[in-house]
Amino acid sequence: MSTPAVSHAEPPRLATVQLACRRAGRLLFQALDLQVPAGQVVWVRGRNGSGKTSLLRLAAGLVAPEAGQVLWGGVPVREGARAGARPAFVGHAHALQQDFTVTQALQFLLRLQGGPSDTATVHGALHRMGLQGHRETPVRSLSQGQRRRAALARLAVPEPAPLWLLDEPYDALDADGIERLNALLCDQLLRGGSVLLTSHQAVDLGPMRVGEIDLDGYH
Ligand SMILES: Nc1ncnc2c1ncn2[C@@H]1O[C@H](COP(=O)(O)OP(=O)(O)OP(=O)(O)O)[C@@H](O)[C@H]1O
Repeated sequence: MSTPAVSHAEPPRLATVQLACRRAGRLLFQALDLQVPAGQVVWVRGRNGSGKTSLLRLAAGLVAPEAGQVLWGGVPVREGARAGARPAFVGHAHALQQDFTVTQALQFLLRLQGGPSDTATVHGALHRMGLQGHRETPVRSLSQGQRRRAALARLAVPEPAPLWLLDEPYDALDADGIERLNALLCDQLLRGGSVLLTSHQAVDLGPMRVGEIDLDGYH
């Protein structure tokens, strides 16, 4: 097992405290205490409808919890957002503009993210995801797996966000795409970054330890 050099004195990048989520009148999970420290990936598992996507949206500060709290680096999400500490959130429905080319769509997302979005950065990220032959392809003409790669390319930049929230990132990826995503995840861990991700398949990062939480245990 490889353990990145991180300070354990710092608060976890992401924590939930007694978190509860209700959707359409149904309590999906409750009393969820979760921590994602620097240099760790945590895999959220659970049956269909258990609330994995809902948990990621709560963790991203996109919706309010039924009860409990979400903390980014030890501070409540609203405070963290004001201080500019937004995580990178790659939702299941990717946020790529259909009418843009792949280069334009990624550039747009990187600008929103607030990091570098110059052409060299964009082309480098697309190359990392194996999309160098699709720079000028309109997003609407991509296959599902290619769209997934393009959505994930926003993480393949020199200084990505320290916290990634990824909803079903393996969805539609072939073996090569899975390998490229796993390489991104390993790089993130080695630089002391943190990841919370959902997946219906086991997450295997070789010697890197992957934490796990099963939402089915929090009804
Ligand atoms: N916008 C919404 N309005 C009402 N109910 C919703 C909404 N979004 C999700 N739900 C409900 O919340 C429950 C959990 O959905 P969620 O997408 O979080 O589950 P999941 O664990 O990610 O599922 P899957 O494994 O199928 O992707 C489901 O019963 C779903 O119908």
